[in-house]
Amino acid sequence: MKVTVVGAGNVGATCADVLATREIANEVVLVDIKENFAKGKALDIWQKAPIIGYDTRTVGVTNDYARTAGSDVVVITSGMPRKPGMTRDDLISINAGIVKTVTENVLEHSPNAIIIIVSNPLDVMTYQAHLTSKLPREKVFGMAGILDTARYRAFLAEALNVSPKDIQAVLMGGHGNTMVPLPRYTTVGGIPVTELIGKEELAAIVDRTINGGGELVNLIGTSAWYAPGAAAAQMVEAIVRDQRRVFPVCVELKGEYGIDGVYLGAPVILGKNGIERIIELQLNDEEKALLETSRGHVKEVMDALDKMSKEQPANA
Ligand SMILES: NC(=O)C1=CN([C@@H]2O[C@H](COP(=O)(O)OP(=O)(O)OC[C@H]3O[C@@H](n4cnc5c(N)ncnc54)[C@H](O)[C@@H]3O)[C@@H](O)[C@H]2O)C=CC1
Ligand SMILES: O=C([O-])CC(=O)C(=O)O
Repeated sequence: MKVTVVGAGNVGATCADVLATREIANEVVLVDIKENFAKGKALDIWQKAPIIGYDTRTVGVTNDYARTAGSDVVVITSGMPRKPGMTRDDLISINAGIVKTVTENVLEHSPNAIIIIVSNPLDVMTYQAHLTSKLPREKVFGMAGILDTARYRAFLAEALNVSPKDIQAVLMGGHGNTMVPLPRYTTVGGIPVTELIGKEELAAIVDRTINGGGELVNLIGTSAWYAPGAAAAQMVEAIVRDQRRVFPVCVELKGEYGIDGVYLGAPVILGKNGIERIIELQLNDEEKALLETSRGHVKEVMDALDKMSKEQPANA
């Protein structure tokens, strides 16, 4: 299996490192526009192989997409991260052009690849990759839900003093302040979380999860990478090993949840064909209302992208 990761910055290099360390692919090609940057990162990861003990070959190139030819899965992390004071949506104009160009280059050499978008604003960059690639929704989707649920699970594990491995959760909606955590679908070793934690403490954890990306931006000065890189690698693993894992993934909804033509996080089964199935939860009225708010927000930003593309066809 061959996997390409575009963008050798914080998230991309971490993703490549997890893919190699866990031998998720035979070969990982790291691409960056910055001269020699990906080459250096890939070489460093390869030099770790004898120490940790793995066989995955990592190779880095400067914008040489011919070297990515025949990739089974491509992860796109290229683009600007936000700084304190910015929202993810503030990145739309710079990252839309990058995601468009990169998607074109990737497809020219790997027409059958499954594409996972990481660049922000996530839901709308996934839409951009779809507009550019014309790939069906099963083959172009975005990473956010695994990260957002991981934050939620980590906070809960800390509060309950239990292993994070035993916390199962799903959340929906856009990757931003309108995301929809679902305490009703959160369990701790099979026990509903509401039996183990008070309402107020749970509400505070939900709130911290919603603002989880911003918390790290304020602490670090740029956005997170360890958990995001690992989350993208986990999606790759589910695909290349045909694991049929159940994950929240950003996907175009086409009638599911009564929503049409909007990219939102929803639980899916991820396997060798990409999205194998979208799971429809029986949301209650309160959850439906939160999802509708999220849909409205993401649709507004998608419309902004469409408008921008008309005004600056380079982003079309
Ligand atoms: N979906 C999610 O949950 C998350 C998304 N992100 C997003 O991922 C993106 C990357 O974040 P970081 O890795 O922290 O940023 P970074 O600045 O460390 O790395 C981005 C890399 O992209 C490269 N790049 C820019 N234009 C390119 C092009 N046309 N072709 C190839 N490479 C290009 C840059 O040279 C840089 O090395 C950001 O947009 C960030 O907001 C970050 C964390 C989580
Ligand atoms: O917060 C950001 O800008 C990066 C991101 O999407 C996250 O870490 O959730």
